[in-house]
Amino acid sequence: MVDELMTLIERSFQERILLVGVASSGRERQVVNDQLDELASLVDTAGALVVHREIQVRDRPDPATYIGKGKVDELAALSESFDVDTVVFDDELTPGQQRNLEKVLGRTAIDRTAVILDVFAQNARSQEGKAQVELALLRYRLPRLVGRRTNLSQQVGRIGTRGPGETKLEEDRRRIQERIGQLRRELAALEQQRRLQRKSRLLGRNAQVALVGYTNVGKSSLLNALTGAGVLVENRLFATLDPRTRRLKLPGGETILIADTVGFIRKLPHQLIEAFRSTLDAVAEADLLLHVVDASNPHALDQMREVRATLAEIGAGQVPELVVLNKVDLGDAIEDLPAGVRVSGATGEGIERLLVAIGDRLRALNQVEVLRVPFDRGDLLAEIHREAEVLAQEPHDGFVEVRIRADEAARALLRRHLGIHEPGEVEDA
Ligand SMILES: Nc1nc2c(ncn2[C@@H]2O[C@H](COP(=O)(O)OP(=O)(O)OP(=O)(O)O)[C@@H](O)[C@H]2O)c(=O)[nH]1
Ligand SMILES: [Mg+2]
Repeated sequence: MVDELMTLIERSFQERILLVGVASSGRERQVVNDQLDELASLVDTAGALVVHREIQVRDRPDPATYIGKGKVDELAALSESFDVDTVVFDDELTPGQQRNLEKVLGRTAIDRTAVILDVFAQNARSQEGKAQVELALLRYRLPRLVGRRTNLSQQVGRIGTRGPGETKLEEDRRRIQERIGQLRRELAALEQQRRLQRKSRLLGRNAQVALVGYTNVGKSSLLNALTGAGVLVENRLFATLDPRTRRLKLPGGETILIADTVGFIRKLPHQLIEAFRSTLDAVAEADLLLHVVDASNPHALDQMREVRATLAEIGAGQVPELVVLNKVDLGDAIEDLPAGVRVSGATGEGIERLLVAIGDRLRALNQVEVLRVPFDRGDLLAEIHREAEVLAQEPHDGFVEVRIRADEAARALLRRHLGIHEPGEVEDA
């Protein structure tokens, strides 16, 4: 696709950036200031330079300009004196707010979503990662096409393909919509492939474990420490956009599949969540999540909350979770960290313990149990086949003995339906 559409922050020179946040009360100012720190690191990752930041205290956003009219004028003056190229707002701007702001400010106004999309666009490497990011970007672009100063068809270099009676804007919209359709088809085909691969893995019955967590907490480092995978580790946000899955042998002898994932962040743009759906589905289908937390980060608890909110949004809220407190070599930043396995991906401390803990959790999740189903309960037998993996089935006098493997929730459900109150004969999977 056209570079101009894939880039929201200029790379040909270092853009000078003014950050703007809104606090709903004076008390909230510090929280917003911390959020601007994170926005600043996103802008830095995008290669631009933050020259100033402003926080307005205001109980609700102005529908026309997001911040108050007087404040916009003030920002325009500040932008002049700091020689600012782009003003970045910490919250999502509507297309209308963005246009109004740009008019008064006389320069580009973008939001946090745009910066995240931009960073993703720069980091995507694989075919699927690139297609996902492009789709997210175009969806963000489409409602904001009006009033763009640049001429898309000149960029594309295909002037003259405009349909009869079609305006410039209509033509741009049509092209983007066509491209969106094409990308969706491409991604659907890739997803189909992925699903087949996943199915064959499931048939192999290796447990699936996914590393999840806030961006930059050390997920990829842990994948390396656990498996010696040698995947990309960088002290930057969203280093991983093309997650890898590795095979790993646990101390108990069982083999599992462990997957790295894209890092989460506060206000992860919904366009990205949609576009990365197929990648994130693997998280929702995992048997166990390793929720990696940067124990040295003073905002670790907020980050955990954001991660859990995003997990719920992608349908992974119910997947069992093992908390992994990483970067313990740097010391704990706060006292009230939750319980978890303490490790360091950097020094290797605690990695053996983590391997043991993963095995323990998986065994607790997936146990083999023997159930006795009366002959006249064919409905229950069918349910057992739906809910659990049936290892063996043997008819006896008046009942069928079924050996199943399932997680605790499924086994409890089946016991309830069978009118059994105590777990039957249970053994490790
Ligand atoms: N001191 C210390 N640094 C670590 C540890 N684990 C990771 N890091 C550093 O933290 C930074 C981020 O590590 P990554 O493994 O890339 O983090 P990630 O969670 O995969 O990040 P994204 O893919 O960008 O979301 C790198 O600079 C790592 O070297 C650790 O245990 N201790
Ligand atoms: Mg990573």
